[in-house]
Amino acid sequence: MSRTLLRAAFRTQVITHHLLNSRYQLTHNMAVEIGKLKFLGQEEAQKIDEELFTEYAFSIDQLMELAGYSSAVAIAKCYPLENMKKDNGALLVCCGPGNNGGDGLVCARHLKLFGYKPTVFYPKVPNKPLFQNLRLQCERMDMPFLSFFPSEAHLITDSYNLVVDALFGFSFKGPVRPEFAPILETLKKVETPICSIDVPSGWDVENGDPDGLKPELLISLTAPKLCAKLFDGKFHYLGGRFVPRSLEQKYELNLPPYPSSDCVVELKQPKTAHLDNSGDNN
Ligand SMILES: NC(=O)C1=CN([C@@H]2O[C@H](COP(=O)(O)OP(=O)(O)OC[C@H]3O[C@@H](n4cnc5c(N)ncnc54)[C@H](O)[C@@H]3O)[C@@H](O)[C@H]2O)[C@@H](O)CC1
Ligand SMILES: [K+]
Repeated sequence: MSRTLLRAAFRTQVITHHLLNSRYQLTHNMAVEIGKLKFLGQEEAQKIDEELFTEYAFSIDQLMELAGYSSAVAIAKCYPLENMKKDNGALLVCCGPGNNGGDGLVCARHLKLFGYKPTVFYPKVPNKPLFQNLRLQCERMDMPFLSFFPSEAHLITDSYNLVVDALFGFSFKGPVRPEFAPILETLKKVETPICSIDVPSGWDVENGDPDGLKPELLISLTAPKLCAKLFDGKFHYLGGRFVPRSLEQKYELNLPPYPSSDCVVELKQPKTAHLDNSGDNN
């Protein structure tokens, strides 16, 4: 092919690519009302998760890193280190046996890098390199691990400024099994604020739990789950800024625009909430 033809072919490609990218940005930057945001049922959340791995070729490590990082950033925005009174930023990060627990370990690592002092409780480590490595990373960063969970809630209240709840996420099916039941019972009595990653642990993913944990901060990942309509804590953030536009459109997620290059966005919920599956938040 002649040089002139090559040049023309290259320019045509560049123009097409610019068009593609700008179309993406235009739609992505349009303000979306929070009221239109889709709240996901359990099955839909799992389907989207699956599609991210199969159709979009992400690895679990990648998404977990972004999910855990978003959670740490939201925590740092809501609970600045300089306002923490107990032991210069002592936190307790409770990690469960699934990917929600993995998000917790990543979150703990980033919080440590931000200057907080996380202690990790990780009672059931899956026999998979991903989780073993995440645990090792925390250990190598001199993070202490609790060897048992106290049944007296005041011991936790007195020692930590914040509890990060990364026990269960969107795959939880109640009732909670006996090995984790006492942990949740104690957490319900703790008076320090609780920050739940993706789903308040122990809540039914769609119907919540009126007698369950009452987190002050909820960080929904990808999109909020149906139970988040019943969340009435102080702060609700959306994180996990990794959803490709086509996937967002397919599931009509109506995600709000993230400010600038931020990895989280605060969601302001209407005060009155009821449950339905329509994605309409009114
Ligand atoms: N697509 C996304 O949005 C992403 C989601 N991630 C995280 O992954 C989470 C979902 O992870 P998983 O599917 O591994 O599941 P979960 O971490 O929600 O929980 C599964 C684990 O909990 C146990 N479990 C379930 N019900 C129980 C009960 N009643 N009593 C005691 N144990 C119970 C299961 O045996 C399993 O070990 C999300 O909530 C989110 O935190 C991120 O890691 C990556 C990206
Ligand atoms: K959780």
